[in-house]
Amino acid sequence: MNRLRLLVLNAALGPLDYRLPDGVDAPAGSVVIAPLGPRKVMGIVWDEGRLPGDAIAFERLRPILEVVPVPPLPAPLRRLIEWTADYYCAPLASVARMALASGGALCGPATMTEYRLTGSEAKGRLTAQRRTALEMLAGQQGTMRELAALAGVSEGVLRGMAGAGLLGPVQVNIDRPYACADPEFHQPDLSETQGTVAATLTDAVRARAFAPFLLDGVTGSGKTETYFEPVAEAIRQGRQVLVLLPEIALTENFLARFAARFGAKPVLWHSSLKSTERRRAWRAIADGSAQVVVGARSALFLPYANLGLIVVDEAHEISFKQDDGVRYNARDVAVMRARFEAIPVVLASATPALESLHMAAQGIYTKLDLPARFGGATLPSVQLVDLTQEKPGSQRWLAGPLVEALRDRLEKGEQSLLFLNRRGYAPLTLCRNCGHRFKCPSCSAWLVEHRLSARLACHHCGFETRVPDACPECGESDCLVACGPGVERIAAEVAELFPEARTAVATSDTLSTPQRAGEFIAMAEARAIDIIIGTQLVTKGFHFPDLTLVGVVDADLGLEGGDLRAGERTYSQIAQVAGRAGRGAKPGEVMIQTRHPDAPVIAALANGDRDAFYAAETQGRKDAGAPPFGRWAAIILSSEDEKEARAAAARLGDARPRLADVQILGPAPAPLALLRGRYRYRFLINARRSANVQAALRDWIGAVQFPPGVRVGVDIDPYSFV
Ligand SMILES: Nc1ncnc2c1ncn2[C@@H]1O[C@H](COP(=O)(O)OP(=O)(O)OP(=O)(O)O)[C@@H](O)[C@H]1O
Ligand SMILES: [Zn+2]
Repeated sequence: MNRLRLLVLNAALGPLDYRLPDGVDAPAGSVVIAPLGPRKVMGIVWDEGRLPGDAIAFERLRPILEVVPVPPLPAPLRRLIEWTADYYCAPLASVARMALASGGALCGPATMTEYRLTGSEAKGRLTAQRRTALEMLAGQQGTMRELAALAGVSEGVLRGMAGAGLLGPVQVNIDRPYACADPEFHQPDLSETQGTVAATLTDAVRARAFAPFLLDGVTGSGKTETYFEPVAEAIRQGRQVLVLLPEIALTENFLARFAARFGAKPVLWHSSLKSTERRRAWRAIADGSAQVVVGARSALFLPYANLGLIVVDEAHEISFKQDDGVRYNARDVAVMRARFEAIPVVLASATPALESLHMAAQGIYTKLDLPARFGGATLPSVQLVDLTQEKPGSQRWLAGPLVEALRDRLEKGEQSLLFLNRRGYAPLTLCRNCGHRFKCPSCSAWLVEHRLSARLACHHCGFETRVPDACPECGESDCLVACGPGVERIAAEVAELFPEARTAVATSDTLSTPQRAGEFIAMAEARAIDIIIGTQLVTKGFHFPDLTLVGVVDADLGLEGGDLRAGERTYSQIAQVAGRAGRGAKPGEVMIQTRHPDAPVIAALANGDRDAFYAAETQGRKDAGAPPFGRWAAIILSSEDEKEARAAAARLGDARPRLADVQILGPAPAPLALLRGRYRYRFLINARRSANVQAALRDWIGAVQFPPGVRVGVDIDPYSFV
């Protein structure tokens, strides 16, 4: 049949029917360009009968214009797109767009023109802009657009410089192949337990069937070395591997280890790739030549030609949950992709999510354990510092015992790590004179002082302003007070206590690019840092053998606000950061400062009693009908107009369905009632496991008309309750 139904990449349009011109081949999955009125749209040829809609008479169909020269999206990916859209109540087009995440890969030539300085002398006087460009572009090569961004001048200025012979073109083959990973490059000596686990996973790769694994290994047990074995097996079999990492800061670390094992770097995929790198990676993934792809969650939807294994490292990380656009959980979608691809998937963690443990307990996931650290290293000892007894003193946050322990490490020449999950210097600034508090103009949030950049910043929308000299409310000068600590303030306290110590602040502000993260790791490994002060960024994956002390500045911080996963998040964060201590020959010590030493989470951490924590947490979730025993969902309505948002929420509230197995709470103003200039109202939905929440939500929301200014977001299995 020469009739095609397209999934059009425009969320506002439904599927559309077209005619296939004679002599053109466009099997399901093909990416095509089709006419739409006077315009053109891109679409994906979908399997017959899987997209809703009535057939239009054949004579009225318009022919598609062209087939984009890329491999058709494979069937398992098409099934994944359908599943994701259905499960997360997202438009199919929005999910499909993630698969085609490189515009460049779909069009344009395989070579491109980049520019660099020719080194020839300028004739006559240089304009200021040209002079800047000459300075900024030394040693750089890129497209006009990239160079313009680098130099901070317009493309027009650069084109003028090319005309004057100052910049010259270079032809680059964008799609040059990646270096080959060699599965036998450097085989490690695995411990006996590692060997057994690796063998199970390697067998699963050979079996080529869906098999989900939970690799539950204590911090420092060598999970990475262990799962590299099934990675090697997949490479031997000529199949592709996807390794998902939660944070781009982790990748440098990971890349070095990967290269040591396989003799080449893997293919990277994350949001800060240049468009040419993105194109190159996309095409290599689609033609099967990218052997191992290491990426952030968005790598999950790429069109792998021949996937053989998926690994989700640090699978407990909440950053796998995407909280805008298509709100999906990459950990869960990874398992679904493995199912559609009929391949094994490994979720690796030292502190698995309760949901994952529950799946293992039910026998749905196979649990593989690495109960001991590699190479005889022991797990660190944990000590609580009760802040109600050991008071740090006014405007101080480090209590006596922790200060003494830091001093001791400095004297011994060992490293310490202080953990506080708060960026910046102080979370709140107020005026001593009139009480004015600095708030974000577009969010209901305080502005956080950042001394390193001398700014007040909103951590929700990115708004920034200079720290003023006087209070904008009462005009008084020298009256602003910083309240509470962030990592920068702890760093200041450390500098005062130990002026000779070499310190480094490690946050997403300071380690914002892979390069900077790489430099930090190199410094820490070279022992050029005595005390690291960091946010949750340092809880993950780092391995510094001489680090023997971890201090948790405020263990109670994450328990405030009390959302569904506060306990679990606190437990895993502190257990992970504690796991950075004593990974080498010397044993590690962890000091946890708290005002609530008896809180179950804190007590479990102190006693190293993970099982007790999970048992208590499981009971709590059961009682609350929370996941994995019940289901949660959220609806967020937002508008730039407060009244409009409130009215829309009320209207949706009036239309709520009455269902026996679904309880609907709200509407209520969201805890973050104003975010990025939009007023927000929310509903929380709690349902029995058996309930079809998605269908209920779709029917409910579908029955209500909203004004164009109102956005309706659905969050299935929400992580964020703000
Ligand atoms: N079989 C092995 N041979 C040599 N080195 C190993 C082996 N297994 C683990 N290691 C080393 O032990 C250290 C800890 O391993 P790794 O970082 O993989 O642990 P992990 O389980 O991922 O820990 P975490 O969960 O804390 O990140 C690393 O430096 C790693 O290179
Ligand atoms: Zn803001």
